[in-house]
Amino acid sequence: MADKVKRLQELNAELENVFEYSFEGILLTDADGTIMKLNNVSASFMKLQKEEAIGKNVRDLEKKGIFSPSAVGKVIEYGKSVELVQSAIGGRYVYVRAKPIFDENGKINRIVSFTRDLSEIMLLKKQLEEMEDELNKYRRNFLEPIQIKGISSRSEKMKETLNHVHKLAGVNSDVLLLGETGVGKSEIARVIHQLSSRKGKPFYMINCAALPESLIEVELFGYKGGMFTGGDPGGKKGLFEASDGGTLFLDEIGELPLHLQAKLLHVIQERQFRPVGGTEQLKLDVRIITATNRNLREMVQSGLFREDLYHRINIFPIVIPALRNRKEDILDLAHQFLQEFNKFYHKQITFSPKVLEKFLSYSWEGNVRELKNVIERLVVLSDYTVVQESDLPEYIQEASSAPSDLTLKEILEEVEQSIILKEYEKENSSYKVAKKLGISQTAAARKIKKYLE
Ligand SMILES: Nc1ncnc2c1ncn2[C@@H]1O[C@H](COP(=O)(O)OP(=O)(O)OP(=O)(O)O)[C@@H](O)[C@H]1O
Repeated sequence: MADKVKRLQELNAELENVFEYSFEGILLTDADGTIMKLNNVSASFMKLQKEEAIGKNVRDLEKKGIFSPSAVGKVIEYGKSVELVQSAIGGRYVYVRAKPIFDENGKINRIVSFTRDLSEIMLLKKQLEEMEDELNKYRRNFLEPIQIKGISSRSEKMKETLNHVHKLAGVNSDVLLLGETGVGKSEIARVIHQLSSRKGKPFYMINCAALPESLIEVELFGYKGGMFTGGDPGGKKGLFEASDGGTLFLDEIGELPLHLQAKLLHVIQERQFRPVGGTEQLKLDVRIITATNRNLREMVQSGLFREDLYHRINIFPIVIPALRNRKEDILDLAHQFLQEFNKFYHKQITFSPKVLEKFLSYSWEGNVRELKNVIERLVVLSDYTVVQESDLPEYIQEASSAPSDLTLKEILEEVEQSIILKEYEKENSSYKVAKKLGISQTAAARKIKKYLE
């Protein structure tokens, strides 16, 4: 008998331990909802000591705002198990499952309830929703085109370029435009002029590769009367003088002969120049935009471009990305040119989906200019309304059908990368990033590592 009692006592102690070590709050009441037993977790949800809670009725506690609604109360009301989310004192949310225990006559004898903290899950959910909102915002910005003076783009790279354009246009500094042939450097130069305070003033451009050396000098600086037999006896204004108050765009600056580079440096530094054959210096108020598709640094190294001029014009460089690196823009540009040429040639041409696919996979070494020219040719030469793949030039038909390099997954990854790195730059701690973005520290650390590499 003594053994039995001892074993029962041991068993009881073990059950007490299980009761106490549970992660869930456990609460036992009688059939009226009066608390008979509870563990510390359950008491802590009510912000009460265990001893204070024992003997209290759940309905009274509900009235005092300790929790609401009472799951035990609902079990008494409905006579069966209930599961519900309860708001507990201190702004917490808890998930409660309460079960009736029946006696041999089928009447409720006890009610046991199990409670789990939901606040953390709710908090994570809230953070996730906020992050989702943020992601959607980035996704929208990412995919939606921005438009500046007739140039629009959906590409992140090009949007960055256009942002620089916008910022630099407002200040009066000279600008160097860098990018492959046909990317739109002249277009950007025009935009800079139009966005600047000089917009009502002259805008001239000259292609330094298109004219022989002697002519460029005259074109740029003009000449004094009587300088050239057959020349205008009154002399001729150069482009610098003609652009006074406005903007002069010097395209293909890398092709400017060395002795004219020296003259240009003088103009840029002193803001004055001397016409060919002239003796006096004329003052100038001209914004100078230069552009090149050459690698000027290499040209400096091989002695083809003056280093001092290079440093002087390279203060505000703007890089315009190649079309193959902003494939998101190809279809919009194709559509824009198609409309323009349809209107111009009185046609109603459209493109088959296969044609558009080829546009996306082709590498467009000649960039926007090449795309524009191809579309003009297709509009002019097409006999049918819908242009088919076979109507395309062979070199475009042969382009490998690799899909556009921006899949949804990549877009999302880019968005995630920008958010993660931005937060990491601010917080400099994977713990803080994790907390801010509502993800686990392990996930944050893994992503930071992935995107930093
Ligand atoms: N974003 C754009 N939207 C519409 N048309 C564009 C755009 N970018 C370029 N183009 C058109 O593409 C053609 C080539 O552009 P542009 O002459 O500006 O290129 P570029 O970089 O100056 O070329 P190059 O290096 O040969 O001087 C032009 O007909 C221009 O109107």
